[in-house]
Amino acid sequence: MALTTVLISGLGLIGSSIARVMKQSDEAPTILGADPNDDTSQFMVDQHLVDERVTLTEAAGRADMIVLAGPVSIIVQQLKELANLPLKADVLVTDVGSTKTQVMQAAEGLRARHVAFMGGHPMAGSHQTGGRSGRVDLFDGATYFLVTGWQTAAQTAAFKRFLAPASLNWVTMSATEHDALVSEISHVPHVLAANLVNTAAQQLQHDPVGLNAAAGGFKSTTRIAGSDPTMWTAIMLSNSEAITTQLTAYIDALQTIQTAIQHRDEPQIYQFFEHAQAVRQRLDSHEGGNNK
Ligand SMILES: NC(=O)C1=CN([C@@H]2O[C@H](COP(=O)(O)OP(=O)(O)OC[C@H]3O[C@@H](n4cnc5c(N)ncnc54)[C@H](O)[C@@H]3O)[C@@H](O)[C@H]2O)C=CC1
Ligand SMILES: O=C(O)C(=O)Cc1ccc(O)cc1
Repeated sequence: MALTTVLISGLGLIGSSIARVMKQSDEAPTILGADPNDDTSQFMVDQHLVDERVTLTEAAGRADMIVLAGPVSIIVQQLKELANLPLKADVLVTDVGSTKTQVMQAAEGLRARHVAFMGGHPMAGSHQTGGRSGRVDLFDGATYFLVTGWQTAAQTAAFKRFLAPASLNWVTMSATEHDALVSEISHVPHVLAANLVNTAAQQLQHDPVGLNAAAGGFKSTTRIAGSDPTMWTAIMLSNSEAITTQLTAYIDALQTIQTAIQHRDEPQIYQFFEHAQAVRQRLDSHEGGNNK
């Protein structure tokens, strides 16, 4: 049966971009949008990206697909709430949260009711927030992680068709593998970027020139430190174990390079930068997504 009605809860950067892409798809669905933010909601309706503003509680039963796109802590709450709401028998519930173990656990109540759930996470975004910042090309060519739940193959295919205009690279893995991987490539880098800003700001607090003299390197290394603290606090709390383990490895590695610099160990210092340069150059040939 064709899926025609998608409810998106959370119309911020990611939820609004999903709406934009779905509206470009061949089977453009009717989109019901739920978000407590009046400005974002009105903007989405005015732009005809959302057909009707609703609340999740009232409208969940009308949807063929429900995409949860609020902060991870809200997604977890809403999965529990959905398990007690009247829903269509063949609805697919999915999410876009940056962590998956806690989300998959919270979805167990839906499994008990035979309501399909599939975890999801687009690996593209920005430090900006809100529906006005969303873009139709935000995800172009990016990786989109899927964590298989108890959805049917037809439901997965329907979700992929709705997002087809973004030409995504779909990658399926377990929640544990996902959380360990994104901790390494997203969550720990975020902590390091924020720490660079905080440390530099503190050490330069009495310097009249200080941070304002920073060149492009400092700015590009720390761009993500300008992200929303609510979203990142929720991510840290829901992936605390993997992030803690990996931070220990980073602290050890920092101590190793600190010792090499302190002892003026030229070969080791050179090798440190040479290795990073080679890895970083290979990454440039794999660009996907429109992170800005
Ligand atoms: N920002 C990024 O680059 C990426 C974020 N994500 C994940 O996507 C999710 C959304 O992030 P963004 O769109 O960036 O955040 P955002 O801050 O732009 O949007 C979040 C939206 O959720 C709404 N919201 C808050 N409580 C709600 C509730 N009870 N019901 C419905 N909506 C509610 C807010 O009003 C806001 O409009 C998060 O789980 C995040 O971890 C995933 C990939 C990339
Ligand atoms: O802004 C950037 O470059 C990002 O890396 C955005 C981002 C933030 C959170 C995610 O879970 C995935 C991507």
